[in-house]
Amino acid sequence: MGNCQSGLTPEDREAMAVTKQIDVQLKQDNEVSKQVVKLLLLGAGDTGKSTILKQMKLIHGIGFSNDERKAFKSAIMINIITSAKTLVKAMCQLKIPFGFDPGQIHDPQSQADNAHKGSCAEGLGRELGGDNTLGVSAMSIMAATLERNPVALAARNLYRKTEDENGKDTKQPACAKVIEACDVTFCFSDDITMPSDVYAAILEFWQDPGVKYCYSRSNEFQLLDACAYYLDNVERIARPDYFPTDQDILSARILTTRVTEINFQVQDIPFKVFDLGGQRSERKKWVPYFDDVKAILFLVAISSYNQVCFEDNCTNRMVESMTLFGSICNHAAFRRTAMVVFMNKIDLFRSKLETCPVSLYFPNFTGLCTYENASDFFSRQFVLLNKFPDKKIYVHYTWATDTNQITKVLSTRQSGPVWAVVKQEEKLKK
Ligand SMILES: Nc1nc2c(ncn2[C@@H]2O[C@H](COP(=O)(O)OP(=O)(O)OP(=O)(O)O)[C@@H](O)[C@H]2O)c(=O)[nH]1
Ligand SMILES: [Mg+2]
Repeated sequence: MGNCQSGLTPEDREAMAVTKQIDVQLKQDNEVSKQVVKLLLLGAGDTGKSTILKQMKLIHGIGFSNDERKAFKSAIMINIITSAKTLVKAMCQLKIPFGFDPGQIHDPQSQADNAHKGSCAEGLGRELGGDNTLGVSAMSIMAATLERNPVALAARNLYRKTEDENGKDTKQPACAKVIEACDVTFCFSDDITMPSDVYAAILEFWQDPGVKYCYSRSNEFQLLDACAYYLDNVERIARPDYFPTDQDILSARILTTRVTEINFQVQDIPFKVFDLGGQRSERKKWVPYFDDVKAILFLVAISSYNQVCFEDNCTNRMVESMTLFGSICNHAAFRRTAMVVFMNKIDLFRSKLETCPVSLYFPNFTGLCTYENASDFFSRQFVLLNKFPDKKIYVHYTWATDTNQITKVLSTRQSGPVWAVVKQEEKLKK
């Protein structure tokens, strides 16, 4: 060896010194990258993963560039038009007449009795026959609503009086027709301003009591959660000089199809966060990201207990989340990974509980349907899925579009992913 070394030219010696230096650097980089917390945002589609990533960008000073805000402007316009069009269609599918005001139905039971009740479940299937925009379970949710809700039956009875032979409301106002005919290409133009007739139509449409009632039954069809926020703010958003605020951006629904990565530091701990698409077709892209994961932030939309999946219009969204969590939590690659569950959309959950009892969808929930009981019930269902006895699941109740609440959960050392990672590291050292 020594002989070999002595036979080296000065260039060889220099090359060896450089190689050694690179090795040292690589080793150091490796040490640093071991300390970086790689965190994956996982969960089913529409549960709020990208919203949490947006909050992380806001909270850790990354924010949004002007180009990003412009891209969100386009997405927000599409969200508004899509929401309005969905509601126009749902008025027809659920058979709710325009102008219908549930508060004006004095004796809903007798109104309902006048409707031929027998037609509910099977009749509904017949009426919807051939319309595959509604799946079997979406239909059964509709049928169940009609069975137990005399107001829904009364609306349907009134609608029948305004129907033509094609089953369409003959009293459909002009604003609904403008929305139906609206072409979304303006959302992709350079100046992206909502046409004035569309704006006026949406404003009038959203004030209709029948439309508001239809919105209250949005678990029976696929509607964006941001619908009410955007339609309430349409006057501001339709102005020619409109530029999206942080809150507008947090409310935007853009289905994730490309992985996004951000880096930031919380109290000396460097984080590298990946946001992955949660819809079924996107989940095949997850596996390549499974190496060296220190923490998983698993998002569940707790408000989705009475909704079906967008992908098949059939599977209950909460059941879908549980199945997915079971496979992630018990995956061999995540044996030692800190696991944090965000039970998200608590704002929507709270208001839903007032009208939609959990036991209708989860008969094994038998307690009083309060926020505390119901949220505790769902958390337990998730924690019980964990098959690793030495692994703790950290559960938080979140409202991802509320920056104050998320700041508290994400930035406090004694909570959120930071806490879970610290505790997991302590356990591994033992
Ligand atoms: N009201 C309310 N809306 C929320 C909350 N969290 C998310 N949203 C909204 O729910 C919609 C879906 O959120 P995303 O963050 O895009 O969902 P995602 O999990 O990234 O969905 P995929 O990309 O399809 O996997 C958006 O319109 C959000 O603004 C919440 O806590 N409350
Ligand atoms: Mg997303």
